[in-house]
Amino acid sequence: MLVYGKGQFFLPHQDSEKDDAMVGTLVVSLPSAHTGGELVIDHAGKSTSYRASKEELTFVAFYADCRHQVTPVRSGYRVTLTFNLLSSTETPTPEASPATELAHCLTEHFTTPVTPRYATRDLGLPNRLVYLLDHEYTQRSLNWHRLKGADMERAALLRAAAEQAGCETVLALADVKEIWDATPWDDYDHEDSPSEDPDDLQLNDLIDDEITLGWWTNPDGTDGEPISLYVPDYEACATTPSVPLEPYQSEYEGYMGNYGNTLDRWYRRAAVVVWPKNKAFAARAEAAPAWALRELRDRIDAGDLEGARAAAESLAPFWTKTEAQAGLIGAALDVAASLGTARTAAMLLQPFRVESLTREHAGRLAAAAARYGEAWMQTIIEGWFRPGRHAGTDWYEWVESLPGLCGALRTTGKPEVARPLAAGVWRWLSGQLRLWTTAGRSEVRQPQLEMLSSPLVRLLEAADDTLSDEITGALSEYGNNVLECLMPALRLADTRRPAVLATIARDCVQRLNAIVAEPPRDEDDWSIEWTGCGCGLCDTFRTFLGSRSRRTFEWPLATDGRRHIHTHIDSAELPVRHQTRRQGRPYTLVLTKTDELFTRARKARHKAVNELAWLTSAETGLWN
Ligand SMILES: O=C(O)CCC(=O)C(=O)O
Ligand SMILES: [Fe+2]
Repeated sequence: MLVYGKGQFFLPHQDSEKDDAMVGTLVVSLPSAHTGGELVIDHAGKSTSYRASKEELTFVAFYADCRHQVTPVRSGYRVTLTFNLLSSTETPTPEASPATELAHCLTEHFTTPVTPRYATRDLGLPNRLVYLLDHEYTQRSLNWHRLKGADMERAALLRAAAEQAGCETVLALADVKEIWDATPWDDYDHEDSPSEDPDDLQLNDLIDDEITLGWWTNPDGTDGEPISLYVPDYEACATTPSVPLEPYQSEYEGYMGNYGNTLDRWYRRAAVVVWPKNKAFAARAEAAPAWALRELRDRIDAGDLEGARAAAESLAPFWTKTEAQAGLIGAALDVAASLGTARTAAMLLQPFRVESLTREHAGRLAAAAARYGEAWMQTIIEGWFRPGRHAGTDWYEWVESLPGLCGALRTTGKPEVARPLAAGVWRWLSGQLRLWTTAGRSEVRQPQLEMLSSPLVRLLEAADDTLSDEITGALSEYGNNVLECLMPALRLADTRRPAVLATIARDCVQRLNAIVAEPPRDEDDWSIEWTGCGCGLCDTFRTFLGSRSRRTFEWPLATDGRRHIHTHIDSAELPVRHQTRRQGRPYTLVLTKTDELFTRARKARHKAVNELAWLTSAETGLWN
């Protein structure tokens, strides 16, 4: 290492060749602020000066026959490392074939852990390499022998290299989306009407890109299958970037708030996909889970249980991260039951959802439960009830099918498997009942509770005696609003009628009798029962509501307080009119109890009488 301080220099000289093999010198200047101190190299009557940088390394190499010098440093320090450059004496080997070189690159790719751009943690070794080709192909035209233009030679080379490197290759169809930061070229000329034509845009920076594979051929080059695979950028490469290619779709978003002008572009490109042979199963399985399950089945059937177990185990890193296709649950149950390793079987089944189960799966559920035990099955099924996802028609339709599914499980001799299914539905249903029976506004509450009536009937049809008892017991604990679910449920259950509905009918009769038996409200009784949130305002309000005689209340109250009271009146649907008299400070909230108080009580009573009549007449015919 040489450190040149102020005034120091190196006179012109030629480096002595200390070694026969020495052919030149490499000078590496370390980052250091200085002035002066230029390295001047002469060759063939020409003189070239090199300045070092204060921010980065600088490299200068020259042949041993070049005279060179370092001019005096005027300020700061110049710091260099010098190296002798030796040439190996071996006779140059003929250049390795391009395929061999490429094979080395592939091996390096597959043995170098991935460090993603914005993460500090290694992601392990890459599973594949996706090399994008330049032309577009259809599923039918995608064939090693029919590639177009430069694609043909490149793909053949990569395929040969992959073969040498112990890798498998397939051809795939890729969808590439790029998001560009873009500005109209003619911004200045037409400031009023900037062009929206994607062709007139200047592309500045590539903000993001996304590659997904949607189809690939079989490794033997025949046929192919639809797949779905997201390709991270550390597994993708191309000779030609997408920009000069023709996008099949473009969308320009003009300036929107935080986002600049962005241009989205979509391209269809073919790709060669390469993976090491020893990772072939996982590499294909991630993109094509249906294939993976078929392959596991085949290996098991061929007697290679150990192989199938190892292959299934290799799915673990990604299998549980994605939402599995509903249609695969049967095949997964089937393979899981045959594997014989409880942990791997559980991993295979984890990504599914309970809604994917139909009565056709009863036999396989029973087989899996027989193999690994009920506790194992129960854990699996509970995992299939993903919280927060039970909404929408799919879910309600599935609950409708619950009696069929549970019935089929009983027929297979595994009624225990039906239990966690029905119990899971009850967990959901009881949560819904708790939520909606305490909702104040009837126009929100009533339809919601009515919607739960059919699931309730189905659940009771599906439940065993223990669960039925639990359900009827819990139902009797809810407030009278639960009638809005129970009565429609009883009406639904005219043909298929689990015996337990008789218990529910009796509970309803009791509730309705109590409502009817309540003495009608005295004509001068204006009291309204209500509990607020416990704040001071709510206390004042409750006192007014609870009074038998007070009908109106003039309440000077600032905006926030008025809003608070409004909210309570609306959400509990109180029969109270509220007006704000905009005089003085604060304004006055004028509250008036309305006749609704009486009509509502009459209506509720009337309804109870009718329902009771229906129920008691039905009771003789239907419930006894
Ligand atoms: O410091 C330099 O840039 C050159 C040093 C040099 O010429 C030498 O070490 O022979
Ligand atoms: Fe030198």
